[in-house]
Order: sequence, then C-alpha cells, then structure tokens
Amino acid sequence: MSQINPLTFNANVNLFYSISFKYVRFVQGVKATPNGSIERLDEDNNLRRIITSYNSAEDNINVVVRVRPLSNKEIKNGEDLVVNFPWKWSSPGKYKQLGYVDGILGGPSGGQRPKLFSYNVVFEPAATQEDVLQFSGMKRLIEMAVEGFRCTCFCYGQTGSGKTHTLTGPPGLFGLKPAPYSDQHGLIFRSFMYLFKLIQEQPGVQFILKANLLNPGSARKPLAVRWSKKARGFFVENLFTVDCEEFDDLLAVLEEGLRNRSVGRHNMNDYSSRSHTILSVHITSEQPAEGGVFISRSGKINFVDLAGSEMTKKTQSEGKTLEEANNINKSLMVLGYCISSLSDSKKNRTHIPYRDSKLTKLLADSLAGNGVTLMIACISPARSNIYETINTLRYAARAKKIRTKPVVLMDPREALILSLKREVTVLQSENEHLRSALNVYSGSSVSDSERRVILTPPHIDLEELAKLEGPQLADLVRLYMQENEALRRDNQELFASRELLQRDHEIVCRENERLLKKLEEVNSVCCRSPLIPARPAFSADALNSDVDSSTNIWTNPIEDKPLAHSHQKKIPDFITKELDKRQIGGRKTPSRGPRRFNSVEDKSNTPKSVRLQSSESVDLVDGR
Ligand SMILES: Nc1ncnc2c1ncn2[C@@H]1O[C@H](COP(=O)(O)OP(=O)(O)OP(=O)(O)O)[C@@H](O)[C@H]1O
Repeated sequence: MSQINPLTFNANVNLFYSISFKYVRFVQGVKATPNGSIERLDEDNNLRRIITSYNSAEDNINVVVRVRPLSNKEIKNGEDLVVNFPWKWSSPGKYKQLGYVDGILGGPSGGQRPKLFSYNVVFEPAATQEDVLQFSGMKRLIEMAVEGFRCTCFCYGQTGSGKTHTLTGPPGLFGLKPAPYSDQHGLIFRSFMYLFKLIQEQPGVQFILKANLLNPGSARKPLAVRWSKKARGFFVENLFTVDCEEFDDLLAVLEEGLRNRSVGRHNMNDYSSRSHTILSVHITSEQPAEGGVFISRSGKINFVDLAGSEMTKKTQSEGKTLEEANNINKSLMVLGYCISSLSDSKKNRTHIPYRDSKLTKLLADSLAGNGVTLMIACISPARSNIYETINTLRYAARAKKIRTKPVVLMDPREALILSLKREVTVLQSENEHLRSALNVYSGSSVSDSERRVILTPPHIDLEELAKLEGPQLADLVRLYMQENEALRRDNQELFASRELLQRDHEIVCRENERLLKKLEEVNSVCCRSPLIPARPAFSADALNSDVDSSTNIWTNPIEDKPLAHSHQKKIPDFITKELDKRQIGGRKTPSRGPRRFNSVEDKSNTPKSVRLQSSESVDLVDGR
C-alpha cells in the first residue's frame, strides 16, 4: 500500500505562506504525492529500493525556508520586516502572489517583474519547532533512514539566521537539567523522539543504532576525510561511534555536541557557531522475511549545522573570529560552487569541486549521490540583511534543482537468498500448474515426490541463519541454486511436452476441420442440390424405413420426382443459364438418372473442378 507523504499539507495551512518582495518571491509548491518507492533486483541480484519521489515527482532534495522573527536588537534598532505576509494560503497546493516589500531593490512601482523562486515549504516567523518537524518533510526523512536510505538534513543561511535554533533550540536549553518536554527543542531532539516511536511500532524488527559526532570543537586531533574505493564515497577515518540502545544514549551524543560546540561572539550573534557540526545516526535493521530468511538494511541520518556565512564588515569579526569567518566563508563558497554546478543541467557534470573542502566531501553523497536530503534555508526578515537573504534564497533555489538517485542497499547474501527463494516458489507453482494442466505424469509409475527436485534446502529460521558462518551460508546458497537449477530443467521439460501436445492438438483440429468440410460438402450435394438428386445409400434405406424421408440428410427430398413437376423446386432461369454456360446439370446432356458424387462411378468420371462448380451453384441458390 502506498504511503502518503508527510509533506502533505493536511494541517493548519495558515502556517505556510508564499512571501515575496521586489525581485524575490518564493512560493510553496508541495503536492500531496504518495511515496513512489519501488523495489527491484539489480544486475548483481541485490535487492534495491529506488525512491522515485521524495516530495514531488522529481524532488529528492527537499528545500524549505524558515524565516526567523526579528531579534530584540533588531527591534530596538527600529528594523522593519522586508518580508511580509499580506495574504494567507487559500488551499494546499495553491498559492497566491503576495505583496511586495519596499526594500533596497526598489518598490513595486519600480516596474520590474519579481524573480520567482519556488520551495517546498516556507515557515513564517511564528512557526513553532514542532511545525518544522511536522511539515518540513523531516518525519519522512527519518522513515526513509529507517528503510535503509542515507538521509541528510542541513541548515544553511547567514550568521544569526536561526540554523542552530532550528536544529537544537535556543542556547542554554541543554543545561544541567534539560527540560524533556520543552517546546523549544529543535529538530534533532524531535527527530530522535520520532525515530524511537517508529522503532517501537515495529517490534518484530531488530534495530541497532549508532551515533557519531563530527565537531571540531572537541579536544581531539582533527580526523582525516578519505575516499573509500569500495563504498565509492568519502568517509572520516577513525571516527568514534557510540552504540545507542536507549533514547538517552542518543540524547547524550547530542548534549556532548552542544557542550563542545565551538561558539564565538560577534556583532550579529552572541552564540555563533564557529564551525560546521555533523551528527550522524546509523540505523541498522534486521527484518524477518518470507521463508525464514531476514533482510538487513543500513540507513543513516545526518544532521548538519553549518556555520553561517558572514560579511565580516558587518559582524566586525577580528583576530581568531575573523580567521574562522574566512574559513567558514571559504568552505561555504565551495558548497555554493558544488550546488551551482550540480543544479545547472546545461553544464557538463564532469567536475564538481567536492574535494575542495572537507564539508563538501562529506556532503557529496547527500547532494548528488544516493542520498535523500532536506535543506532548511534560514533567513532573517530584517531589512539590514536583505542581501544575505537574497543570496540564501538563490542558493536554496539552486539546490532544489539538484537531482539525486536514492537507493537502499541490502546485504547481498540475504538479498540473493531471498530472490532465489522467490524464484523457487514461482517455478514450483508454475510447474505444478503445468503438470495439472497437461496431466503429463498421470498413470506414470513415478511418484510426484520422486519426480520433484530432491535437493530441497533445509528449513532455516531467522536465528539459525544469523549464526551461520560464511562457508555455511555459501553452502545454503549453493543448495538453493541447485534446487533452482533443477526446477528450471523440470520447467523446461514441461514446457517442451506442452509444446508437443499443443502441436498434436493442432494437427487433430486441422484433420477435424478437413473432415467436417468434407461432410458439409457431401451433405450439401446430397440434400440441397435440386439438380442432382441423391441416390439413397444403404444406410439411408435402412433409416428411411421408419423415418420421414424429408428429414433424412442422406436422401434428396425431391428424389425420383421430375423437376418440372415440382412447382416449388423449379430452377430459376439465371441458374439454368449459368449451368448451360458451364454445361453442368445436363440440359444438353439430359438426365442420366439420379447420381451421387460420392459414388465410385461418378468420382471416377467427374473431374474435380466440375464437382466444385456444382457446389458453387448450390451456394447461389442458398444465397437467395
Ligand atoms: N525561529 C526562531 N524563533 C525564535 N528565536 C530564534 C529563531 N531563530 C533564531 N532565533 C534566535 O536568534 C539567535 C540566532 O540564532 P542561531 O544561533 O540559531 O543562528 P545561527 O544561524 O545558528 O547563527 P551562526 O551561523 O552564527 O551560528 C538565537 O538567539 C536564536 O535563539
């Protein structure tokens, strides 16, 4: 059954707006589309699930925009909103063009048409943390991570635009005693809750959760990012990973990240992140499947809190903060280049500069590989930030154009066993059907069980399979392959005998048809020809003794009666003429008495062509 995407706008639509100001307008464009994931076996026989739609038919990168409220400082400075929301949504999936805002770019009277950007969702300043979880597509992203996809949620935007707030909440939330039900908890905390809810809803599936944190604020030596040939992707070498059995374990990783977060203070944010942070949760599941085997999937969800881009003149960063700002800006610039190159369909995608920064190396898979990504573009509504806001909106719009090819990879051994088992079942039922349809073996002395494939592999339940070593698994696979092979041979034999029988059947049918035609020919000559009265056969004589002659097919009803005496049976003129022309029927060769074409005498004396013509003449009469 298809699942409805949680991005469906089924809740308070007032939360979402299209906003626009001069040159920039961004609109909501989410359609309620069912999740279009499909399963297929690839050329290596691995079961892969391909996601065909994340949000709409094409989106595998979901881009949402969150507009934060004006800060106290901005209000104090008398800043006004450059983004306003004069009209509200009329209905999901439809949007209205909203009012322009007089910004630096000029007023509505400027006469220039606004440039249209479209996003999946736009959150107004009043949108709560829970709204972001419910309507950003985050829940679907977690579901997909549980299904085995590699998912990423990253926040992008200028410094102080609300990235950390969106992901983890306001500063100080995780103090000595974190409030478990605070409405200020960010997306990560809420996602963990949702993840555990999903896990609890599947008691039959075994889950293993592991988490790791990439936070340069920690005291450890920076780890190297390397390329893995096998996995065809970048990875962090010697990354420390924590097993998380409980919700609290995951929370501990998050708290650790927040505690060690590298924070700096500048003119625009008292708690500015001075580096990018990546928190990853690896979700491995083992699910029992048909036939005692189980399927294991390995999904992942990354939460990426990017450090914000800064105009150092505005932030008035100095010394270390300035150096950090330059590095942050540099890595964000590379991310920007990558997004631009990936989103430009005209450009040849031969070179995407992932290698130019660690950040892009690690985000490469999320941006263009097999991952599914949610980008949350955070913007400030203040007039003083309009340039940065437009910049962020441009990036976000570009990112929306990127297409990824999300796949879920399964353990190849289990996928192989599963696919072989499926094939065996199909072949068995097909053979069974063929056997009963053809009745090939009925009456044979060989019993069904003897004829069947003897090499049926032993039944293995889930626990036993988990304990099997490599060679034992290989044996099991070999057994399935042998059974499969034997079934295939059996199947081929059955198909061959079915073909033979079909051919026999065709020959018999053709012979039947030929005989029927002959019978019809005989009947038409004997019963219908008024010209050539049939002579009763011996069998007909016997029949005629007690059956009315008019109903006897072997006897011509006008037998022995002169044609001229029968008013009703008088030959029409045109037939007579035709017969004369062809010299058939004996006008010129007067009646020689009753004849039958099937008599030995007539057969020998009458040419075949003449016999055919006579039957044509009968048809003409019938056709009147
Ligand atoms: N939606 C919001 N509602 C209320 N307050 C918000 C919201 N978004 C951000 N803020 C507040 O704005 C300030 C700056 O936010 P935050 O630290 O999350 O920005 P940032 O984008 O992470 O900045 P940087 O890139 O410098 O780390 C914080 O005090 C935060 O609590």
